[in-house]
Amino acid sequence: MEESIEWVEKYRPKSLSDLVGNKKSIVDMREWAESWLSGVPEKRAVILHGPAGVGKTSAAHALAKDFDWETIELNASDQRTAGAIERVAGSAAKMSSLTGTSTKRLIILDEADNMHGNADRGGARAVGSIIKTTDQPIVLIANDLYGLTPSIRSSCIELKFNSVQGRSMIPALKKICVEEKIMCGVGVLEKLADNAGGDMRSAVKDLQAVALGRDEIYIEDIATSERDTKESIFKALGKIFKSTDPKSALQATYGLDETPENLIHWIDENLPLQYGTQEGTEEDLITGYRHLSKADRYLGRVRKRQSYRLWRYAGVLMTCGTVVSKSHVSRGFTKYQPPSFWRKMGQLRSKRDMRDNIASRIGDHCNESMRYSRTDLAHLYGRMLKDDAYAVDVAVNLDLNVDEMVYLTGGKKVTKGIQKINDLAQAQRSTYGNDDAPVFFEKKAVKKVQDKKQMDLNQIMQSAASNGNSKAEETSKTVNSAPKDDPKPDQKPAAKAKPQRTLFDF
Ligand SMILES: Nc1ncnc2c1ncn2[C@@H]1O[C@H](COP(=O)(O)OP(=O)(O)OP(=O)(O)O)[C@@H](O)[C@H]1O
Repeated sequence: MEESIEWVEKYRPKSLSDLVGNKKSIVDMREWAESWLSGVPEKRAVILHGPAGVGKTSAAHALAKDFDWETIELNASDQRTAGAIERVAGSAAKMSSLTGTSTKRLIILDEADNMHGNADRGGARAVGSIIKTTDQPIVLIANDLYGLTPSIRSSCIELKFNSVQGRSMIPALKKICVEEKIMCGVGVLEKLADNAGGDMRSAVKDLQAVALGRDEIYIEDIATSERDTKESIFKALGKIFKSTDPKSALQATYGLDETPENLIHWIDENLPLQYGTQEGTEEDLITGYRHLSKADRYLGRVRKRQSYRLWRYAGVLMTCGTVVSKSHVSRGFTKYQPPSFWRKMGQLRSKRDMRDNIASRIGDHCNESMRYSRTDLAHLYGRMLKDDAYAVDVAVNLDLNVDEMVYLTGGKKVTKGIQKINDLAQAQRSTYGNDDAPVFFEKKAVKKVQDKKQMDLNQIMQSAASNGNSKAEETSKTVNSAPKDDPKPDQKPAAKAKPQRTLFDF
């Protein structure tokens, strides 16, 4: 029974001091946690980011244990819609602890870089606002830091977890062997650490696999179990692009955790890198893509007929076809890239989600359809956002965050101006509260009438009527700039007063 327990769980670090590697990030993380002991720190959340299996999740839980904090974890398998996050993390972030003591509650959000798409719609936004208001510490865990929105990143401390060095893994692996009463031959642990490529989880898993049913392990045992370990996609790509043996390339893909639907994107991305350089010929590239297009046809049939048996033909065409397309073998190192198509799709999807999200809020605000808001109104709001007179009102009424303001104004990154609007909007929200925000333009319109510096629509129309056929727009400007009928002599000269703009100035 004992054998069935996963060693990665059994030997998960219980304290920050049990973690190997990444000393600097662990010290910084502990310092951040200590800053919570004397109140709410400026940065209420940290992002632990880095490759898989290096101890990010373990560090978050170990921190909670070291500080005797409760934990609440939301991982990607949970439905991370805005509502769910606010329900779970939002209330956790505000409530006192379960036990009623003043113990903190550490909110752990795993795979935080994976919050776009339908399931997580609005999730990133909810996380952004919880981070700003929480009075409980939050740890976000991500493989790809750039999968998080700039506004989330700017409100967190970023702590990078690097791959664990082989020599740092060895003492931890040795400790496990002692606990499990396993005798290791010379070089066994070094080889396991080396094979893991910086991934401590893999090292522990490989050790368990090789030690299964034995109490002694030797270097030869690793060579056999190594064959059983999963091929990484990069090793498989190396076999496809650099070997001349179609069978071994095909076998390398069997151990992958990728479907042919994904594998074809990997090959498509890297084919020009390998065959399109000066080492390959144009002919190699053309033949390679010819085989890929045939493979793609089979994938289309799989989708259409839901006949997954056809995957094998697609797999053979894309791997063996690529192998046989090369006219000579390139020996140099090639840095393979993940499919840029996925990144673009992810960016497009999150942009589309943001666009629709904003359009629906504009629609609510104007009582218009989402479609009309998206096509005809969004750009007007964008223009108002660029105007100091309206920017804060727009941001408050549409409840915009900095990323949405960047999108609406057509910018590329968060500028100082947008940051300022955001700060003023935040201040206004905290004054009025979320449900009690001032009605759009109402405050300004009333103020303007009181100041007699601006005419409302009726006045403009009346004035236009009395002046014959002159344009209402011109009238508005004339009246704004020359308050001749101002009766108060002690008032400052009208010329010095900055004329306020109306909607008609656009
Ligand atoms: N730095 C480390 N020190 C000791 N053990 C580690 C370390 N990193 C990983 N492990 C082992 O690997 C297992 C998985 O680690 P963990 O889940 O913390 O990795 P992760 O970085 O969060 O990975 P992922 O990004 O895939 O979630 C742990 O239970 C532990 O057994």
